[in-house]
Amino acid sequence: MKEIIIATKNPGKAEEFKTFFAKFNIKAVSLLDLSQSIQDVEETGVTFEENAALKAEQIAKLVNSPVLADDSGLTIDALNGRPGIFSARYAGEPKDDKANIAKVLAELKDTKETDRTARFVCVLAVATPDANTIFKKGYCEGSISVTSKGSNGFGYDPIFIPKNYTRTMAELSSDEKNSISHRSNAIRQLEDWLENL
Ligand SMILES: O=c1[nH]c(=O)c2ncn([C@@H]3O[C@H](COP(=O)(O)OP(=O)(O)OP(=O)(O)O)[C@@H](O)[C@H]3O)c2[nH]1
Ligand SMILES: [Mg+2]
Repeated sequence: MKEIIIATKNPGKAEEFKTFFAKFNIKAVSLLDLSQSIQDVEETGVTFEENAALKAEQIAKLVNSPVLADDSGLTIDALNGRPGIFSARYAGEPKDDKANIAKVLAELKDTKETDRTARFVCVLAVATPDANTIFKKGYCEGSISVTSKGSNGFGYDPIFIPKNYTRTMAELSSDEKNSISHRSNAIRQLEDWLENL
């Protein structure tokens, strides 16, 4: 079976990539699966693209094979696009999904339902030892709920209601999330590349 390394230490993302890539008969190996411990890549970029490239290219150099990285986040219109590239650590170190959710809900407490529009963004970067890095970007439109609901998924899923849904992303099954998510929209654009891996 073909393999690709995913430059992530996020178990929620890793699980989603394993499910997507199984459909292409490709084994997705995350940094959590490797026996060697890999230092965190510093995400010093100012865009999703820059951070995705940093992760993919630094890990590709280490392993000398194609590496895919995902830099993603939530952009909320009423917060001028925050948390954006700072989504993972919005409430500070160490990374804490519950604290991030509490911070967002507190910041939106006076924002009415129609003004709570938001979208998830996912930028994928594929770095190969002998070619330029390629990028694909996917979105998922929606809005921020008033309370946190559901236990599937990760991150901000319990407060994100996808457009045309009444449930939060964390109340959807993983198949439902994977059919509409920002990550799946970006991965679909990689299909040709995956078929030739
Ligand atoms: O509810 C969510 N459903 C999703 O599908 C999703 N995708 C991204 N996010 C948020 O954005 C951060 C990414 O930041 P990020 O790209 O730097 O990843 P990370 O630091 O978690 O892991 P790594 O891949 O860098 O190792 C994550 O931690 C989450 O807070 C999501 N939240
Ligand atoms: Mg990160």
